[in-house]
Amino acid sequence: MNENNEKISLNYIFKLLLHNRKALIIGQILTIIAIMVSVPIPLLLPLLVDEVLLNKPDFFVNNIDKFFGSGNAIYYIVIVTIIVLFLRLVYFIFGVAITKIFTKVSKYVTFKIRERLLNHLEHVNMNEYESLGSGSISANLITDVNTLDNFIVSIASKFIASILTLIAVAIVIITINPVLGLMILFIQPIIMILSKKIAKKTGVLKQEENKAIEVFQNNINETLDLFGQIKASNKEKYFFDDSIKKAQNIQKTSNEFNYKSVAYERFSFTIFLIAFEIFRAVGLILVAYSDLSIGLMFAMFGYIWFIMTPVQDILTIQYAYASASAAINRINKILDLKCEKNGTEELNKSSEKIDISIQNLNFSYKEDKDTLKDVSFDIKSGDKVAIIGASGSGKTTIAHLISGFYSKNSGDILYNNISIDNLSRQSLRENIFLVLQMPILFNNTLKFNITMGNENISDEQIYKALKIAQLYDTVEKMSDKLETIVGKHGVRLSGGQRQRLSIARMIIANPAVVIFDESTSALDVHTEVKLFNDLEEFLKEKTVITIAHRLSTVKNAHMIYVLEDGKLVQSGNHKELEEKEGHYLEFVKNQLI
Ligand SMILES: Nc1ncnc2c1ncn2[C@@H]1O[C@H](COP(=O)(O)OP(=O)(O)OP(=O)(O)O)[C@@H](O)[C@H]1O
Repeated sequence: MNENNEKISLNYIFKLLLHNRKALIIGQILTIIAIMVSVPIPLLLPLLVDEVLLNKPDFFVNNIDKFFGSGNAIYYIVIVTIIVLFLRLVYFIFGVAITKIFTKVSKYVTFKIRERLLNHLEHVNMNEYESLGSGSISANLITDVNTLDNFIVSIASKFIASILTLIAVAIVIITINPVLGLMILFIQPIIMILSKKIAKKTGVLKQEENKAIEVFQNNINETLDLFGQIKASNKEKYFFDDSIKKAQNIQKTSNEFNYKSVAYERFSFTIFLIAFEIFRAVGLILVAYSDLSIGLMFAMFGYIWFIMTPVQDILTIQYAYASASAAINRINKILDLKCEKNGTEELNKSSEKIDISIQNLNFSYKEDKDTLKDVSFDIKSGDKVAIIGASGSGKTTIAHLISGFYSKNSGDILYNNISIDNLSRQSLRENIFLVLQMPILFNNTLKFNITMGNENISDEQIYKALKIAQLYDTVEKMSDKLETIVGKHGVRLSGGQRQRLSIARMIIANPAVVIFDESTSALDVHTEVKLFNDLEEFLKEKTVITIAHRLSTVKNAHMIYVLEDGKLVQSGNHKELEEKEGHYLEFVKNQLI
């Protein structure tokens, strides 16, 4: 199987099922045995009506007499009851074994599908990822894969079993009485299709209820997540009134679903009972006017109940198939997301000398708007450069492109003359570290967030990094020190602490190129100056790209690049740029004001 290109399809699922060929065959053999054990059950006790109660000894009484000796009515009834109970017990044991086998197979298939999606997601490029968004991707991975799981269980365990059961029952009841047998076999499924159609109406109502719940859930999640901000902007009433409206919608849709679903269910059951009464009447007529015995008539009634399950299962598979097809389409949207280019060439980390050359770089997040337009500049190894420009001019975008998060539209970025397209992502990320303005942390310990789970890093190294990042005293004061849990997204830390933690993470990663994207914006000037002083030695040999709004942060850069509306409009050092009319001078003047 070509794991790289093949989309999820019924064929793909089938191939995965075949990985467990042996289990499937054993499962189907056990299913056939279970059917053979269960099909005679409705026949056994009713036959005693004829043979024992109506005194017409036949197969059972004759054989019991032959093997165990004769007795009274209780004697025969007890023996046949024991046989029935035994058969039911065997059927139960086989049922458990079959469920175990097929569940294992289907869980294997769903795991493989999830694994395939996750393996793909791992390499998806950022622009593509953002086109779907985390909400819909997680829904695909959880709900849609579960829908497939239901379908796979049904198809693997119930489809063949139901068809075989129906064939076996059809043979038995047509043999007993062709007229009543055929009547049951035709009318019963029609009734069940009818009730399924009614159930579908309930399904629509259920979907409306689910939608209302989902809308409420998203709304309340956001309201609670932004609780502080809502209070700060004095908008509690607006947001909570909105949530109440959404809760009211749940009340309305739930009410509709609950009472109508019960009504529809009772209606379907009534139709079934009506048909059952008609079968009973026909059965009585056949007993009166044909050779159908009373016992066999009871057996036929038993089979009416008996075939409900397989008919129902076949109809359910039909609906499960419709849901599974829709789920497959949605899941394939993940596989449609393009992967980032991953070349094979490596940068030599030990050399720690990386020249970067940005050549005629063009990039757009959306097709209709160019975010970077023909940007070119070179950064030599060890250079300290700054990028400035108005908000939205494209500074962060360049940082993301240099770090390989997004894929360029055209132009090139060369690292030691290797094009980004030919460079392995791992090598790129090992060498280039982007320190973000708003680092989002894992809800784990400080230590985990600094080392990113690398257990080879000693506490001593971490404390050293924390000292440079001006975070040592803060961590020392925490009761759990490095084991302190930072909360979801790092909420238990201040913005400045999160930024410094991200810098400590960078120090531990020890890359050749560091990009600071407003990475110290939340720090007071005093701490920022101290931080950069302490970082000086660490950054000495490294290439440093700083994106900042503060003059003090960019002033000492060897080279300053000024961006405006995605274009590079000025470049030079502070002294050169300060003497020219232009954006940089404006920037300096604004800072002075
Ligand atoms: N993920 C994204 N999807 C779509 N558009 C984006 C995305 N990120 C940024 N943009 C748009 O791209 C343009 C450049 O944004 P960018 O973040 O690079 O600017 P910036 O110069 O870093 O701004 P700031 O100084 O405010 O951080 C903006 O118009 C922004 O709206």
